Amino acid sequence: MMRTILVVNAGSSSTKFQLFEVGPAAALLRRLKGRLEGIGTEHPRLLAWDEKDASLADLTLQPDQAATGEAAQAVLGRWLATHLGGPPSAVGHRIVHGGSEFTKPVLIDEAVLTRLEALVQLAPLHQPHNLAPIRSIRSRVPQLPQVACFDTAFHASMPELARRFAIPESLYQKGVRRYGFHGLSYEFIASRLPAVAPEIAKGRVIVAHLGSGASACAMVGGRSVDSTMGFSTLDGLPMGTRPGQLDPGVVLYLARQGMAEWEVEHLLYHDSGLRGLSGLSGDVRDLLASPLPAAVMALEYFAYHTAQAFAALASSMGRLDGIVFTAGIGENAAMIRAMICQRCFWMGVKLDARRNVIHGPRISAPASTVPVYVIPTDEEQMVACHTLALLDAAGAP
Ligand SMILES: Nc1ncnc2c1ncn2[C@@H]1O[C@H](COP(=O)(O)OP(=O)(O)O)[C@@H](O)[C@H]1O
Ligand SMILES: CC(=O)OP(=O)(O)O
Ligand SMILES: [Mg+2]
Repeated sequence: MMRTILVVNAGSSSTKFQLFEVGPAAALLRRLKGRLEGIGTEHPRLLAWDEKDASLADLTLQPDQAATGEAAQAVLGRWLATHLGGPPSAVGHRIVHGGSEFTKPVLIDEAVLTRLEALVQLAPLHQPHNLAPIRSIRSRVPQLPQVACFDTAFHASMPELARRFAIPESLYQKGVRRYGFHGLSYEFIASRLPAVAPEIAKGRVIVAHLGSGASACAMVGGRSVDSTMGFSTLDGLPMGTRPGQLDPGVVLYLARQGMAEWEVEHLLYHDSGLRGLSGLSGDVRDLLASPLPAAVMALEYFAYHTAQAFAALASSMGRLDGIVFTAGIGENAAMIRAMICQRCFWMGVKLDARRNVIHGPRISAPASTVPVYVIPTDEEQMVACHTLALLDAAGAP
């Protein structure tokens, strides 16, 4: 019997999905791929492609059809029900937060789900959207195996100094520590390095996952030793709608000014970052197309802080052997890559403008002492890979 794995990756501005058939020798053959993007914006779209990259759907949705993650997932659920050609053998999910407890993929049961629900507060923009489809699938097809794969798991290798905040030990013991996210993406990139960038695969590399949510990882020999994201998905680099690193005094000030907790949360997760700075949009495509000074400033801010973070991560590793750009902005926005790399010139980074425009894969000039690459990420494939391995280890049919 043909085995298939459906993967659901609910991000902050989009829900991505892929269907894989399990071929001979456990090969994962992609049969379908798509995304519902622009969640919470004026222009939500549902896009899907078949195994030969021929378009299966390009639907413009009404803003209220994808005003929230739940609304978007209802639309997506209906679309998938008519296009999957029957139920899959298993579903793999990208789950943003595994806390201190989940450092490996896990088969989901009621107890696991309850423990994951307890982590919602740590990732309010993601975790509820990650868990909602699991609940909904469980209620309709309870016997269907579902596997949770964690964004935090890849960073379990971070040394203690990188894991801690300078706050009392008792809080660290309670799990108030730096976790790091986008781990499935970093794990996928680590798996691609030997083929795409063999000269840096074993070295000290910064991988920059620049999407709606953005972070960078210091990777030594394919293992995470530090990341810009911390306890929640708010920390580190500026993002589409999140501020990145922010003086906690600002939060105290806002609370003292009378802002309710939910208002502060909304400000930090939805109205800050590029959207807050530009007053226009959290989407880099909109900002690149805008002549407004605030849009230009927002992009400058993004490049300034990303380059600053690269310097900090290089210092965590003691040397820099390579840089890899990935995710929506990292893979597609040549101009932003150029702005960041220009600020890293002093570290020996020199781009080849022509290669950068065609998105590489290698985009550094021969004279660059630090090779720079663009490598497309595939979180869904990583999830499918873990899901299959876990099912096979459990002896599932
Ligand atoms: N062609 C492009 N040019 C510039 N930026 C792009 C392009 N395509 C996507 N992006 C940026 O990538 C972001 C989405 O990245 P993605 O990794 O898909 O995010 P997420 O998984 O968090 O939804 C968009 O908000 C947009 O800013
Ligand atoms: C962790 C995170 O911010 O995820 P995303 O980039 O998908 O929003
Ligand atoms: Mg993402």
